[in-house]
Amino acid sequence: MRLAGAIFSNVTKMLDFYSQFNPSPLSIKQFIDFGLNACERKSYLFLRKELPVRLANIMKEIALLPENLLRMPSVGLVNQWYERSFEEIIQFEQMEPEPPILSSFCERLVHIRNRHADVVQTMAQGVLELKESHEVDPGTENSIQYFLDRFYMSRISIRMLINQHTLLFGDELGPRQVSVAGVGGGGRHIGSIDPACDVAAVVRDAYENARFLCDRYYLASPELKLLQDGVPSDKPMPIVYVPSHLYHMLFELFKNSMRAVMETHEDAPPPIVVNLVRGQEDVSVKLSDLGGGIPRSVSDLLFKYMYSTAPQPSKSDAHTVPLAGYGYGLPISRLYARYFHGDLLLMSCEGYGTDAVIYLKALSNEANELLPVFNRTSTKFYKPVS
Ligand SMILES: O=C(O)CCCOc1c(F)cc(-c2c(C(=O)NCc3ccc(C(=O)O)cc3)noc2-c2cc(Cl)c(O)cc2O)cc1F
Repeated sequence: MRLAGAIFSNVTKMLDFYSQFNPSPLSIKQFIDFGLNACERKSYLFLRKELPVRLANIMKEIALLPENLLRMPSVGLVNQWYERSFEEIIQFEQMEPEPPILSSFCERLVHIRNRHADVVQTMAQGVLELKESHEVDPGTENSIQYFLDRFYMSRISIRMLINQHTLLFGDELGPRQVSVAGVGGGGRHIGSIDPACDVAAVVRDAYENARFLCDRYYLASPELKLLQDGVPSDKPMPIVYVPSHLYHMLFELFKNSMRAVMETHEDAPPPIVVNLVRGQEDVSVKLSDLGGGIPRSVSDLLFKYMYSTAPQPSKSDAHTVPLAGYGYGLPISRLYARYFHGDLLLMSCEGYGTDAVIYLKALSNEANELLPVFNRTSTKFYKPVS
């Protein structure tokens, strides 16, 4: 067999091997407990198996995509990135965790993370190529929605594992932290997790950045009213969470609320009210605006990848934010919320305004990763019932 053929068949064999294992979900508590006395050797031994398992599980689903989509150039490119990264990680299967191997593993993870930086927009480009070249029937649209939710959730989880390892053990951030002290933010982070992430502070941060864009485009912006349990409050609300995930969700929701409010109020825009509540199980973050709301038929569409895939506006008029969003901001924000068993819901009253709620798990031992598993059920979803 020619070398290329041999390599191909070997990767296929390895894909079959690793895809038979289910991914192992970790909770935020497990990430924290491991990070408090982090051992690079243990992390290496876990990741050199878990990363190929997670990659193989989603690569098997890519192979099941509707032919039309799979043949799109951009989808082929993403697939190649996954195959390359999978091959690069399984090289470590036989390597003992000696210091030079640990360092090259870390470097390889950084290299892989960079290779996959543009996966979201490249996949969106693939969906666009499909929309522009084929009639997409509802069944195909459902398969694409089902796949992309799982594909992006898988990607969030793989980047979480890579970020934890490279932040805890990589030398990206200057000399390694001898103590447990994390990086930035008062030196207490465990990798990308802040054990005392102040929800109120992240709300303010996301609001100020969205407001900057709003002021630039509308020359005005709604005020923020921040409540806790329904009454104005400046108190912190600490939770154990990944600040960058929470920021991503809030920034997206603030942009949407500001757009709705400014499009429906020439002057004196009403404030956006944010109410934080910590319950026994859930921490709820509700954004309420008086932006006129949307009909239910439209709010469903906002989570559809096919609907929100439109040609990228030219960079010159990048300020024009079309209603038919071209970003995947909302569906991916909902995935970030669901990733640790939370959720993101839209409740709009057409003609009045919109409430958007982010639910987070109040207890870190209940904040488990929600991971897609490749199995007969998922296969059935793709193959039309014969
Ligand atoms: O992905 C992106 O980049 C942005 C993608 C997203 O872009 C949107 C956007 F920011 C804001 C709205 C919008 C409108 C609106 O626009 N109402 C006027 C109209 C009423 C009816 C219809 C209709 O029947 O078609 C259309 C618009 N009203 O409330 C919201 C609204 C939406 C969300 Cl998700 C939110 O968290 C808060 C909100 O206040 C719709 C968007 F779609």
